[in-house]
Amino acid sequence: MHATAATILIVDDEAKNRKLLDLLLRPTGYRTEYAASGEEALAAVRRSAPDLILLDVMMPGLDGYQVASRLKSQAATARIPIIMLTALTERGARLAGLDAGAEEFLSKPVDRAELWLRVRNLLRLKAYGDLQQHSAALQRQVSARTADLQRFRTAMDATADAILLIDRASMRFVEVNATSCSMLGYSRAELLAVGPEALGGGTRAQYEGAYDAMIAGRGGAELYETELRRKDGSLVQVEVHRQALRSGADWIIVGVVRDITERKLAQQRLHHQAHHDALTGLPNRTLFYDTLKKTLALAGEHGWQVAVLFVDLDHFKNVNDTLGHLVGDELLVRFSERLVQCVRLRDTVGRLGGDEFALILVTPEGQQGAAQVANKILAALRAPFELRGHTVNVSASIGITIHPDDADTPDELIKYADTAMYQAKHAGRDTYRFFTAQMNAAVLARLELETALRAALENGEFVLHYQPKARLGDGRVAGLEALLRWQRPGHGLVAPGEFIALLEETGLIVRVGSWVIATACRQIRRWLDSPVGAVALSINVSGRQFVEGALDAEVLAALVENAVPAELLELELTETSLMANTARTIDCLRNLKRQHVKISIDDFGTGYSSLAYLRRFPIDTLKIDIAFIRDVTSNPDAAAIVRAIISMAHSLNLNVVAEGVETPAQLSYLRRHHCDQIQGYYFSRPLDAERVGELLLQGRRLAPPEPCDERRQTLLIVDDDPLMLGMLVELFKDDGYHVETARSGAEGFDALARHEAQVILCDQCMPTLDGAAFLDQVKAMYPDTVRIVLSGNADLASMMAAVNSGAVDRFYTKPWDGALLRDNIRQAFRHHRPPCGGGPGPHGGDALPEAA
Ligand SMILES: Nc1nc2c(ncn2[C@@H]2O[C@@H]3COP(=O)(O)O[C@H]4[C@@H](O)[C@H](n5cnc6c(=O)[nH]c(N)nc65)O[C@@H]4COP(=O)(O)O[C@H]3[C@H]2O)c(=O)[nH]1
Repeated sequence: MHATAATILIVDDEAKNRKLLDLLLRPTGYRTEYAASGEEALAAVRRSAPDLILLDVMMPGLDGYQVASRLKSQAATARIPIIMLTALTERGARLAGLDAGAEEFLSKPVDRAELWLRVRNLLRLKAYGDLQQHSAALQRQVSARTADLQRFRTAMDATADAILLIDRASMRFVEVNATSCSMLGYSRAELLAVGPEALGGGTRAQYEGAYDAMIAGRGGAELYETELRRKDGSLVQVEVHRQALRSGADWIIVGVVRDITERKLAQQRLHHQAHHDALTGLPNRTLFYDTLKKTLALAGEHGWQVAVLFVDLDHFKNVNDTLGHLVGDELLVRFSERLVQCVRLRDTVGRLGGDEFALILVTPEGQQGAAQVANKILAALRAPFELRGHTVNVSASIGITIHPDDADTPDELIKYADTAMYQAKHAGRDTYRFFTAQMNAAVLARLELETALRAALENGEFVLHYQPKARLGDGRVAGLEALLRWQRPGHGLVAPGEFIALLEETGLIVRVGSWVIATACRQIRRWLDSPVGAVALSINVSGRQFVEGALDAEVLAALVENAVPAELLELELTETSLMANTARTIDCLRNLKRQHVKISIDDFGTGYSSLAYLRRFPIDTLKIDIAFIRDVTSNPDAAAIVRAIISMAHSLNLNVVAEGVETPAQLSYLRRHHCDQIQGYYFSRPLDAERVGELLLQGRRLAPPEPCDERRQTLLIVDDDPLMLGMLVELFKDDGYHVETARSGAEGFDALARHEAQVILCDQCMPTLDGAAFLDQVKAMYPDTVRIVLSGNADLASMMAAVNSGAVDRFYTKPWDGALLRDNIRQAFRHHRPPCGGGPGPHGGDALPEAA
């Protein structure tokens, strides 16, 4: 087969020689081809390489040597054996042939047997050489393939993704990389012994179906996320990409699996961050709304009641402002922890922002269940918080709405709960309120009021009224306070109590405040240009004007514009607005003060300012809050506060104004305790500009105090029974006392404020305030008085208690002996130590005579 397949190229320029050689070779079965020259020989070899060449040496053109050397010089033809045919016998010719690369020589004429032998041997040798070459090439191929495979393996093993090859026919893994093993916790051998159903959630049939669909090009090749089960049973989150590849007659499914645990965790973290409050870790507004929406949907299906509680910390801003944001933040965290402890696991607590928290309670008990939780929250706040070395006490105000009674949507439920929370604040804080339809009406009314207020400024509906302040020294008007009024169409004149808070909340107060400053300065100018002359005027300014406007610049500009001397203008600020924005406020006030504008603190006593704190502000005047003045003659605490404020203000060289003085008793009390000025209905209500101008022109002033006769002995008799009162006045008419009478404790206090009584005789049995209780308060306010009670026998026990507490110095049981009573009152006056000195007091002198 080999012999028949071999092709021999005969190269000779002589046709007869070619023929002869062909004839000689024919019996061997070799195929023969011919070339008549060296050039033809080279072309023939190029066309199809022969297995052997018989090459004549002597040829015109390229001779045999040249042909041989060209063929041997090229790799593709170098291995073709060449037998040179030459008539030349000399050695030099042979050597030249060998040099050119010929393997053998045959001398012409050619011997047939020798030709066959040489041809056969050379062909065998070539075949052997070809085989060697072939196997070397094969070897090279195999090592190259092995190296490729090794590289592929290494690359597969080096990838961070797991790569698994599944044979569709056997449904077994046929190749897996190192990552597959580490990701799934199997050895390579273990993995190669199982199929995909060992890792995934599907059955073998399901996988087969999926693979067949992929093979048929019906999808399944897209990226998808799933979980694979590790050998130890744990799950790993993965992203899988699959592809079907043909391998001969079979199909291989290549799965590239990426561990996405980290990515999933990062996604979860991001999701958590987007839905939770960073400070407290509670659900934020978005998640809270979402949860509420889902809860309402479930509630609808099951007929549940859902309560929404809106919880707001009381005075949280004060904590932030005075103790700093770090303490404020910590308070919010601790507070949220207490909130969470007040609810069940299934309830939701969220932070809606700032100090606003909200709860979702699924409660079969409706209102009752919600109230229980609200009470629990309020109780949980009773214990103080220990925050960075500070002990902080806080309370909360809570508003509650119930679904389905109050509303059906999250928006409405939260809005209404917010409204109810504000009601809780108005009710004094530290309490809760359920939402009611009336509250909704109030919210609507508020909206309406806000719209009307916005228009009021544009429509020029605001006016200023002016209330005089009178000096207690000479009774003259010391100045006026400008008070805002709103001439609301259809509503008459509206007092600021009804709209100032809303102006503050909406920020409108800044623009209205500017209007007040401008109007007040214009009015001072008008009075300056009129017979009224110079009038000191104070205006109220809101804290927001300090923060949001350039208050100092604005005030100074208005003064300049109207050519008003700065000392005629005074700004009144509340303690709270001072406390809120200290640095900015101090700057602004100092600026104004440098220009001689006066500064007054309004509603003093209601805030938290300490003496040290006040000294930081350039203040001229303190105005004592109306609430203390209202009770100053009857409530020992209010009286003590008023006296303390007056003495503190004087020690700081500040002027003191008492606000809301309505009665002569209040006036006398304040006068007696050296208050500087009073403002109140007693002297004048706030009046419009024209009427107050008239009052000023008339030179109206306070009546001077009654001259005080220090030696006068005043007896105050208090009895609700006019008959008895008359009898007692009659009894003492000849004893030379100045007798004051009162029909109740309240009247008694008034009388004591107006007149300095040394001895008080009081009936025990009076409605509202009995004698002992009245005298107990009198003792606190006027400790130097001698206090005597007329009582019935039945009151003995309470009388003894009153005597023991020091409220009552003496008591007489009815009916009394008139002469003895007169005698005892006389002695009481003798025992009283007058405030201006002299005479022994009731506790230092002789004991009073025994009671009858
Ligand atoms: N019961 C009683 N009340 C008396 C008596 N004497 C005066 N008043 C009232 O007490 C309030 C004193 O003003 P305020 O403490 O500055 O309290 C003011 C002030 O805080 C605020 N306000 C008034 N006008 C302005 C303003 O132009 N700007 C700002 N920001 N607030 C203003 O509204 C509050 C209330 O103002 P008004 O309703 O005018 O109420 C005035 C006045 O009419 C009295 O003898 N008895």
